[in-house]
Amino acid sequence: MSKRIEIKDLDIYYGKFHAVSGVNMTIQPRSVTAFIGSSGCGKSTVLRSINRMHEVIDGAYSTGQVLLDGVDLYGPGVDPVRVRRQVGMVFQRPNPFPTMSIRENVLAGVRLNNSKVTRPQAEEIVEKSLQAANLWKEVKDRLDRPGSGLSGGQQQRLCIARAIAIAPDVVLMDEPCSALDPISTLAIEDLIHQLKEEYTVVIVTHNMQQAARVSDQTAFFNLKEQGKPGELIEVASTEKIFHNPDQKATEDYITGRFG
Ligand SMILES: Nc1ncnc2c1ncn2[C@@H]1O[C@H](COP(=O)(O)OP(=O)(O)OP(=O)(O)O)[C@@H](O)[C@H]1O
Repeated sequence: MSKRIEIKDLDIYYGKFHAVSGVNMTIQPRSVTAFIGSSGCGKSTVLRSINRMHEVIDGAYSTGQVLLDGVDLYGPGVDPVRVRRQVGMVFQRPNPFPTMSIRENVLAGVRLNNSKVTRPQAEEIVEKSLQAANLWKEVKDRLDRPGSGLSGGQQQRLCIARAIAIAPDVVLMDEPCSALDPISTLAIEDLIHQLKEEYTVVIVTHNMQQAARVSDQTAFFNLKEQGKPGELIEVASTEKIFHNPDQKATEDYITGRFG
C-alpha cells in the first residue's frame, strides 16, 4: 500500500554537527520524488530519516516530524525496526547477500519479519516480487543459484525485489543506478515508473536527466555556505523545477552554473 509522507520542521544532527535544517515537504502516495543538489547538502541524510536509518550511526538524531499517512515515525513508542519494515530501502551499490541463493535473497526480509512463512507462501512471494522487479524471466530457472552470480543490473533488481517482498508502503532509493551501465540504468528507471503504481518512491540522484525522466516531483537541496547545514531550497513538480523554478539557486544548479 502506498502512503503519503509529510516532513515537518525536520533538523538532523550527527552528534554536534548540524547536517540538515528546517525541511518541510509533502510527498504524495503513488508518486516518485527526486532529491537533487550538490554533494554534502544532506539528500541521503533526509532520505535515511524517512526510515530512521540515520539513527544507526552513533550520536545521530533528528528533531521535527516525519509522518506516514498522519502517523509520526518518531512518535513515542514507535519501534524503528517496525518503521524499516514499512519503508524499504535500496542502496547505491547492489548488496545481495553473497552466499544466499536468489530465492533466499528475495525472502531475507520476509523471514526476519515472519519466521512462520509456509513454503507455498514463500514461493508466491518470490515469484511476485521478482515479477514486480522485472527479473523473473531472467532468473526463474536458477532461483537456487547465488545472488552474487548475477550482473550488476540484475543484482540491483534483486535488491529491489527484496525491498518490495516485505510489502512496504514506501520505497527509498539512494542513487540506485550510480554503479550501473546505461542499459541497466534504463531497466531500473522503467521499473521505477512501474513501482509508483503501488508505492510511494523517493530517489536520490546526481543525474539531472534521470530526475527529469523518472520523477513527478523534485526537491532541490543546497548548502547556504560551507559549514552550514543543508536546506531544502525548493520543492515542486519536476516540470516546474526544470523549466520555471522560483529560486535562482535552483535555476543555477539545473543549468549547471554550479554544483
Ligand atoms: N555518518 C556520518 N557521520 C558524520 N557526518 C555525516 C555522516 N554522514 C553524512 N554526514 C555529513 O552530513 C552532511 C550531509 O551528508 P549527506 O551524505 O546526506 O549528503 P548528500 O547530499 O547525500 O551528499 P552526496 O551527494 O555526496 O551523497 C555532510 O556534511 C556529511 O559529511
